[in-house]
Amino acid sequence: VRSMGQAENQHDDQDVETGDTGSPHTPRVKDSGLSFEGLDVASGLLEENMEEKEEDCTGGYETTGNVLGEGTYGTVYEVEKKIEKKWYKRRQRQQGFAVKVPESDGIKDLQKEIAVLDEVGTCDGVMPMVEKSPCVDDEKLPNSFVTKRYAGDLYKWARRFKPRARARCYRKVYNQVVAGLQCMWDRGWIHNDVKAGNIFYERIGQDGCPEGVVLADFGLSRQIGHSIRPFDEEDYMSAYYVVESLFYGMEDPLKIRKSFEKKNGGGSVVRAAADKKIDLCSFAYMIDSIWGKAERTLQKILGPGPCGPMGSGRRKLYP
Ligand SMILES: Nc1ncnc2c1ncn2[C@@H]1O[C@H](COP(=O)(O)OP(=O)(O)OP(=O)(O)O)[C@@H](O)[C@H]1O
Repeated sequence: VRSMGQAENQHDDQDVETGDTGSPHTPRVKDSGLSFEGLDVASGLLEENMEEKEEDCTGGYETTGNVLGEGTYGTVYEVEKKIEKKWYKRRQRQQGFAVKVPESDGIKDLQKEIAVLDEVGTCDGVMPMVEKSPCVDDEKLPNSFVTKRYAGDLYKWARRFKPRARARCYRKVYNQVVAGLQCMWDRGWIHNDVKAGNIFYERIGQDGCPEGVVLADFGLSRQIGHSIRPFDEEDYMSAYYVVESLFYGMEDPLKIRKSFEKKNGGGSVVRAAADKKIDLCSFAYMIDSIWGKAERTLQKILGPGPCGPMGSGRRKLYP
């Protein structure tokens, strides 16, 4: 499986043949040129498919053969947008798109992500939803969506560049992330999983800094004010960074292990409301780990109270 870093290299080196591995990873994409004439059993099915194709599946996208990544929900494929220009005789394609396709047990996750992107996908600084339920290789893909193809994420970027090079980009990256977060908050959502690996960029600019920086991965996003469950694995264990003061009645919920949850009858002991402080804390922590600095602006809004990654022996970012 190609990671984004590899996709970026290919992008830099335009002449490299990218379809070399064929497309074993495109099981949903059928060759529409197949003859079904011998298959009487399936003829009813075929008619249905063709009708659907005519109604819903003209134009759309084509896979390039590149797999951009895999998540717990399914797979991200690189695609190109088909542009039919009749007078042009040749079919043109627009590069730079990606489609996120769920496995059967990831459908709910992607439906959730689509619902969030319906509301925040037009924000600057947020990964856009270019199209939902798109046609890819002439097949309608429900519960999937098309977005831009990104060159990399900040986690890989930070590991590739030396501290000095990173430092030069700090303000530029910071501003882009803040724009994305601010817009999400304004529309009533917190991201809830802010970390370097969930922040993508389109390209490296001439100054060596990431450009087109966006928040991605909205699987844990919550509406502001909605209750979140501190002991729930989905809401809590995978979010990594939590502002302690949000968990009322607890001294330090981060020291509590899963066994505690079992002993004490489940995850509904303490509830907290989703608050943008969760994003601020995560972002502040991310800045600390990439740039080694405390951002005063964030510190001020966060106010007193520790903020840091979970687990025993957690480091407190702000005392
Ligand atoms: N639009 C895109 N352009 C390029 N690569 C992408 C794109 N979307 C996802 N990827 C790649 O696919 C991987 C998985 O995608 P995503 O982060 O959405 O899923 P995830 O289940 O949250 O994965 P992870 O566990 O890595 O956070 C990413 O780490 C990235 O490498």
